[in-house]
Amino acid sequence: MMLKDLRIAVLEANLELVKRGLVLYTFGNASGIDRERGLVVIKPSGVDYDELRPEHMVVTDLDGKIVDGDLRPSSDLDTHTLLYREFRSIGAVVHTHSEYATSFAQAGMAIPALGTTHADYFYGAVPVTEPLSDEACAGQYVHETGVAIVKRFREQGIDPMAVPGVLVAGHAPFCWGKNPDDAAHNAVVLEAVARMAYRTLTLKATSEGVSQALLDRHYFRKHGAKATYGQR
Ligand SMILES: O=C(CO)[C@@H](O)[C@H](O)COP(=O)(O)O
Repeated sequence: MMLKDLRIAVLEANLELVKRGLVLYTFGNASGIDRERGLVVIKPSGVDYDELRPEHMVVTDLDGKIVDGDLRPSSDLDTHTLLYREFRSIGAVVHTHSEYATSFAQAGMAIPALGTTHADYFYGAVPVTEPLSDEACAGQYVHETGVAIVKRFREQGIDPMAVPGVLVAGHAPFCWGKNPDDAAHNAVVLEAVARMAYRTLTLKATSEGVSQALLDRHYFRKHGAKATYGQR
């Protein structure tokens, strides 16, 4: 079985989504990439998580062509492969329909950085894409989802490794990381900070963020590297 270790890591990331209550039934998906071989391992489409095994994972190239696997790859494959092509530093992608992050996505609202918990993981607001056009919705929706994500990060000058997640307007969140475990971890934290932001906004009815100094302190204390947000 090719890429056995990556298959197991992707399976474990998928199962973490279930364990943390981020997905129901067959919702959501996780993938990982072997950058040296240019191969992606992704969850098969529509398979119950309870039945998922490493041998069920589908291996594709970066254009989504199936290299190994008998099952259909996740219906979100084209979003995952586009993010791997455009965000060269990421090693895994996770998509969920987690409740609070999906609520922000459906409202077309970014998740503002309202506290240190957020700042520990996301260097600024978690952005939301533009709503996808009627043409995109009727056509290559999954590919256009990836296009909308990359467009948002490029136009706002956001480092994807400094903000490892996004809300797709009208849909739900995508997260990423250096490996499948990291991407799943970011998806769990994204849902937690979305829930806290929702409750904070309900209490305070304001979306002013933390000070830049607090954002810098907490983010750089954990991640060290200089990140960018909104800087050309
Ligand atoms: O976003 C969606 C559907 O809206 C998908 O992510 C499904 O939730 C999971 O599809 P498969 O990965 O099983 O094809």
